[in-house]
Amino acid sequence: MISSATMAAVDENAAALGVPRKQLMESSGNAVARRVRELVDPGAAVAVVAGRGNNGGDAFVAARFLDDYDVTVHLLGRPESITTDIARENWDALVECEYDAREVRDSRALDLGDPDLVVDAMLGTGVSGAPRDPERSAVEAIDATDAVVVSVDVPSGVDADTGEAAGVAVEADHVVTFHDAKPGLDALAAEVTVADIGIPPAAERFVGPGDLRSIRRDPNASKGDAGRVFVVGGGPYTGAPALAGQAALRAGADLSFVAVPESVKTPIQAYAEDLIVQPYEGERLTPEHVDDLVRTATDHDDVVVLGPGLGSADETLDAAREFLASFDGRVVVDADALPVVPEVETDATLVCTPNRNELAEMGGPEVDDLRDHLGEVEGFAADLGHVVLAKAKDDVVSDGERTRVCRAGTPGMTVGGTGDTLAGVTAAMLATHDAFDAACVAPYVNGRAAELLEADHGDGLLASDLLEAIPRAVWGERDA
Ligand SMILES: NC(=O)C1=CN([C@@H]2O[C@H](COP(=O)(O)OP(=O)(O)OC[C@H]3O[C@@H](n4cnc5c(N)ncnc54)[C@H](O)[C@@H]3O)[C@@H](O)[C@H]2O)[C@@H](O)CC1
Ligand SMILES: [K+]
Repeated sequence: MISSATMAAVDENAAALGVPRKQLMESSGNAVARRVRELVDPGAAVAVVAGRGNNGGDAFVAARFLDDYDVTVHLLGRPESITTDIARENWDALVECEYDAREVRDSRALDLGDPDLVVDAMLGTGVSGAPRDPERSAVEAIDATDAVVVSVDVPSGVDADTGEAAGVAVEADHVVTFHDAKPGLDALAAEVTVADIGIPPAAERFVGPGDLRSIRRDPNASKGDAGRVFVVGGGPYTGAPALAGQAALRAGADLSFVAVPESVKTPIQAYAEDLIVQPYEGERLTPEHVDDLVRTATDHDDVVVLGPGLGSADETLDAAREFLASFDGRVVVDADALPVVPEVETDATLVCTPNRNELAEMGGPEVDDLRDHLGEVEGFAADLGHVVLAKAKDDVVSDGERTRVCRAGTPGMTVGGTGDTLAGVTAAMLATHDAFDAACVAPYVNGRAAELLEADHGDGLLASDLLEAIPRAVWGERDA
């Protein structure tokens, strides 16, 4: 099963891997034509009713694979109003090659004749709301025929994610959907075929640019909606919590609080005026601070980053244990706090971000190349009961059931502090994504930021350089 949003991400990832959308459209159209052949004999009258998006584009391709049928293509609207280049190119090809391709300027002018089969390619996953004219009238016209109806991807008017129709919808006999089953097709009376359109498994396995689609700002959001991040770190080290807090802001969090020992408050505040420093007494985190920290994080529904720069004094690790045992919100656990995770029962949602050594210390696989041991990382995440983002040249992310790989990054990232920026980005993502998706997209953002800087910085990259590039990695120019 795949949602429309994931499908769109996978499709963009496939293009980035060298399998462009137009190629997928060719396979989709071919698959629709194959289904038509199975259902009616050569010579049969086939009416293709196409909308102006890629759903229609799939059907323009199908028409080219049905030369031994009596095919008429009806485009609902003017060719200039076709919304994508690839659909328009396929329409233009029909016209140039003198297929029977007609423009329907007025929905009342749609004349389907008496076809044996109708290909419904008006609205696919790009539908929003109830079908409007000319699609609305065309739905009624299709439902009024006695023809066999084959819908492309999803019956027009039906939401592929929910199966619900906001208004009229095509009553399909058959649906040819692509790549994977869609949740909304399950309950329909139609017979559903899933066509393999050549999307490589790598487009799903490797985190790619399509995954950035999940990061959106709600234009009506108010301060705090994009997340408050609360870094619990610092003491022996000061740079780590400051990097994590700033990276969270750069990746879209609205506010970044950093809870640190009084003794290091001044240097940490001096790093960045954007951080809100909340000091607690002493020189390091100890169990007596935990109640206050849990209360603050709980009251504000903060995403916590626990670990950066905390050090590994016994009483600090006791405090980390107690924090996790009594907090039930979302936490990115990094660095010094990682070894306590296997020892605690917690109701919190954790994303653990170990490097290879920390992974081994937690009881995970001790291997050189995590990519060769995906099953072991998955098994470890399953035993741990938390999402694991195992950092290496190629990061491996698993929730115990799903496992993905992130290949973004540069050799320069071995410099200290890039794990701290990753922890901060992960927290920002955890504010707006579920734990697994946050853990997948965050290393892609962090790694892509380094890639954007590679030409200028090479192996002289600093973690603090990443801060400036993170927004570009998230919101910079991308393919449509
Ligand atoms: N995403 C993918 O990975 C793939 C998508 N493919 C095809 O692309 C389709 C999605 O294409 P698009 O995103 O271009 O969208 P659609 O072709 O589903 O619909 C978009 C068009 O419909 C119009 N529209 C939206 N809501 C409407 C409404 N309520 N009433 C009337 N018109 C409305 C839009 O203005 C736009 O012109 C899929 O359903 C599938 O058929 C395939 O080619 C294979 C791969
Ligand atoms: K359709």
